[in-house]
Amino acid sequence: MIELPPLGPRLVIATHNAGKLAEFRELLAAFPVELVSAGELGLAEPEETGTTYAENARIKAEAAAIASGLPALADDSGLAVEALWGAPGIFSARWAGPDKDFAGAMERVEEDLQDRGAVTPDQRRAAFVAALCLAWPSGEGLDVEGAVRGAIVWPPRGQLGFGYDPVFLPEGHHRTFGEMSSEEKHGVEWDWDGRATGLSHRARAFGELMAALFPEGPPR
Ligand SMILES: O=P(O)(O)OP(=O)(O)OP(=O)(O)OC[C@H]1O[C@@H](n2cnc3c(O)ncnc32)[C@H](O)[C@@H]1O
Ligand SMILES: [Mg+2]
Repeated sequence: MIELPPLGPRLVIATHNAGKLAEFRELLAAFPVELVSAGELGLAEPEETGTTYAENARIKAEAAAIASGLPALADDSGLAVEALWGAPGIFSARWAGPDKDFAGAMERVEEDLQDRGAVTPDQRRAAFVAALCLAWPSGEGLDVEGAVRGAIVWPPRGQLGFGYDPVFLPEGHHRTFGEMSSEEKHGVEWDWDGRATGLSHRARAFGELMAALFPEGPPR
């Protein structure tokens, strides 16, 4: 059993991405913690100098925990396309550029797939990956990861979600993340083991985090 400091009463969501923040607000809705975002606290965005999702999540969570004196939860995530050797991967946000042009970033993914002659769903396999880090000002931290497999579709489908959601079709589903309600994309359910489960990479990583924090099941 790991002994960890408490999660609340206030928890910083260490992201400047409004889409992620909305998902974390929903994922954490049942928990007795007050959520504040890095943006609301006016925290600077640290440079993501890591070479893995986990390293970048740790950089963001520790920076926010130290700056705020509160526990902080960060997410580093991305879309890994198999035929593109895992690109855009940890560079998923950077492919959209400073103007956050995700229509352009999705086009770049499609052009690169076309260049490789990837046309069948099998040749267009991809995964969304999320690493979460929960860091406390004391220096303690907890790292987890989640992923969901799927395929890239073209043209983009749906207006929901954010980022690359409209081109990602999760395995076993017929609608893209851009066509799914938030409950369907990242809603978490508790299974009979008291373990959180979900569809999206973020929901799955969150389930791992909850299992690590609350091995006896969700707090009531
Ligand atoms: O670093 P923070 O402030 O959290 O915000 P960010 O947008 O820069 O986030 P990342 O550095 O983790 O970059 C991940 C990018 O991958 C994309 N991405 C991650 N999760 C996604 C999801 O659930 N749906 C669609 N796109 C996603 C999205 O475009 C993100 O900008
Ligand atoms: Mg970022």
